[in-house]
Amino acid sequence: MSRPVVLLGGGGHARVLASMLRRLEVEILGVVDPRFPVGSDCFGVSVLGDDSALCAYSPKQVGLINGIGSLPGDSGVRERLFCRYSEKGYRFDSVIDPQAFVAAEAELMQGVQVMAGVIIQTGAKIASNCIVNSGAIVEHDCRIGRHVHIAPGAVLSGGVEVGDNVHIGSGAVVIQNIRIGSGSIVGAGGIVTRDVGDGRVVYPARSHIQDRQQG
Ligand SMILES: CC(=O)SCCNC(=O)CCNC(=O)[C@H](O)C(C)(C)COP(=O)(O)OP(=O)(O)OC[C@H]1O[C@@H](n2cnc3c(N)ncnc32)[C@H](O)[C@@H]1OP(=O)(O)O
Repeated sequence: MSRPVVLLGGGGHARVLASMLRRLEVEILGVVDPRFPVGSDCFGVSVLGDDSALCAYSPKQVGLINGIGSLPGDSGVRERLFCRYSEKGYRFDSVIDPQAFVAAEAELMQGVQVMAGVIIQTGAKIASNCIVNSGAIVEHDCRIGRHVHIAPGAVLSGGVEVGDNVHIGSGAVVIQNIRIGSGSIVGAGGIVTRDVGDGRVVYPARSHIQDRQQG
């Protein structure tokens, strides 16, 4: 990544990325986020303005970092921005935290974000615009579709296939060779032992909370 980058979004996910980019010694030209005044400070990075501010930079001058997070049921801004700016010729850089392990034989497509503590094993293929969040494990030969969020601490065992636009919740565990269909959600803490079709939600068992005195 020799050219500077512009960070899209100024929320929590962008903040983690900014911290990582600093450790990678990547120059951040600024943050694009319509919610903040031009020139204001966003976690130590100057706000350039709304999307129109990006027009000042050609796709050759800057790389883009998608700082929009992704949660089940959100409005899909992360995917829309990725598609809109890719069509205009901009490139979304992939970023790998220095504290992550990515096997040399794993394949990461454009704009994949690998956060601290992640392990991605040999033969894994991760399509564009995915987030592999802090401490997640993607085992050997997994196939992950586009715009997928593997949330913190989730574990995908060997040979798991995940469709596009899937959310794997924090701490979820998917056993080996399972297929998870496009648009599905695996709830935080879920354990998946059977294939999941398209557009399904896996609800894990609820925790039971009671007063300590009731023992
Ligand atoms: C860096 C970051 O922070 S990245 C963000 C990481 N966050 C995640 O991965 C969160 C993933 N999301 C979830 O797990 C969600 O709770 C979902 C998608 C499974 C369910 O969302 P919704 O359909 O909106 O469920 P809702 O919040 O209305 O809860 C419905 C019921 O399911 C229960 N429930 C919801 N999620 C879970 C869960 N993960 N495990 C067990 N029970 C759950 C709720 O307690 C509630 O129970 P109740 O009816 O007895 O009150």
